[in-house]
Amino acid sequence: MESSKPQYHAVIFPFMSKGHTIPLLHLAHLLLRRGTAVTVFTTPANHPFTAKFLSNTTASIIDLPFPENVPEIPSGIESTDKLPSISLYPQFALATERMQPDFERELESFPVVNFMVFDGFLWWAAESAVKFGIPRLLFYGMSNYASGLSKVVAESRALFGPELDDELINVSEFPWIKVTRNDFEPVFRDPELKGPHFEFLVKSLTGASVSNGYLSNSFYELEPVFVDYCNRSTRKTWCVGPLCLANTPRVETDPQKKPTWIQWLDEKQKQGSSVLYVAFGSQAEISAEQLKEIRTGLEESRVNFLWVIREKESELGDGFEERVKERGIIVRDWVDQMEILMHPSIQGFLSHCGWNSVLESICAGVPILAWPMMAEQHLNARMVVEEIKIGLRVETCNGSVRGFVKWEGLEKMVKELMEGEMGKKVRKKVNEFAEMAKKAMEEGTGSSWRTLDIPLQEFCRSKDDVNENE
Ligand SMILES: O=c1ccn([C@@H]2O[C@H](COP(=O)(O)OP(=O)(O)O[C@H]3O[C@H](CO)[C@@H](O)[C@H](O)[C@H]3O)[C@@H](O)[C@H]2O)c(=O)[nH]1
Repeated sequence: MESSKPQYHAVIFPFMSKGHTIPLLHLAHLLLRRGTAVTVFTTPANHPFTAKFLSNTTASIIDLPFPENVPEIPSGIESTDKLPSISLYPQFALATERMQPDFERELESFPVVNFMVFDGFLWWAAESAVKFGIPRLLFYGMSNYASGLSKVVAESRALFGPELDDELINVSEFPWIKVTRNDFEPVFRDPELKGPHFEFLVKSLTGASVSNGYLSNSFYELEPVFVDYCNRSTRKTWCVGPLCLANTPRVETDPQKKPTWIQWLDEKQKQGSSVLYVAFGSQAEISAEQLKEIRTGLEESRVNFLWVIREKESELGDGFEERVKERGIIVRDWVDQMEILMHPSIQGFLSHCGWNSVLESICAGVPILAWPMMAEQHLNARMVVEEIKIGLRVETCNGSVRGFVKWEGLEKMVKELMEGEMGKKVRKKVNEFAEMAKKAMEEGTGSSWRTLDIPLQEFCRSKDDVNENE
């Protein structure tokens, strides 16, 4: 429930990508419950999604026009999941800078903004906040493990040492961890230091340098060593998550109103069957060849599965859906992923390890079969499998973390996760973290709840002090 008289005003500016927007909209809910008025910035095409997420709240939403005539980006595309190719991500992100004049006009019109929470990919929003004297909290939406490791290897230039991309590299600060060059996006290991991806990386770092601290979608108990490292080595890092627990998950009791896939899961539950959930986030690109292997791997594993696929991957062909219909369902809609993961029949998650998916799986107590694809997902997969041990990893055919996955490697690990001894171990472990996650978010007492008090008090109180002294 929201507090009746908001005393403070926060501006939230999420990046136009579902994996970045969703956690910040959860944060909006949390801030509203704590008596802070919230204004969320978005763009016209992202408005409906944002408005739906914030329905029944007092949050204000302001749409800024998305830049037009961006080279290679078709008009009307305002979210990364709609890009014709994910390789256009840096161009898309760089183009957002053109929204700055409109953003500043809006900032000017506010009587007061106590603080702004901005996505690290919108560095220019932080520069605007500096101009207006608004305190700025940076939100990166990644784990402290991934941020910490990236910082250590970048600073030690560790990725330029080995000859081979799959050679194991020591991470100086964390001697028990080994990574490979392939765990990082090419931009981190490219000696050329140029191109849109590099430009985007450098610009996004400027946002970090002018921020007053980081808000992290994590909880201290999950990765204390890495949170401590980030706190020591960069700016103040406040763990305020998992943000997916900001609201009590919705449970629909009227069977008629449930989506067909939840009804299907209910049936499986009645039969006492477990189900593997398969989804690779909002933007992973999977080749037709690779899709075919997933299809065969799932079919051969004989496990029940619910597979959410994106429009571009829609054609599975070859009578597959008909053949597996007793134990497999393919969903082509936008789903409430948390609702699926929380369903009692879901006992495993074949995931690309986007950070939101990892957190949602932890909160639901569902172990992960990690299949990272891009961005920082390879580091998340290492964390899941080697550090917190809540999951297993698919086998690639050449042993490289970026290697092709043949159906046999998938089938074997799917069975291990759902039925094997290793699966049992990681299931036990993830349930321990699920309990910790719930405790962290408990109102008034949880570590994340209390941590959010710190920046709130710092920025809201200092504004009051300024006003009193005027
Ligand atoms: O049908 C769908 C599809 C997705 N989701 C949600 O969309 C979000 C997806 O986020 P995530 O799992 O993190 O995947 P990506 O969309 O791939 O996220 C991007 O952003 C993340 C956060 O920065 C990074 O960790 C990833 O590497 C990057 O690809 C999650 O909350 C899902 O629950 C749904 O609710 N329904």
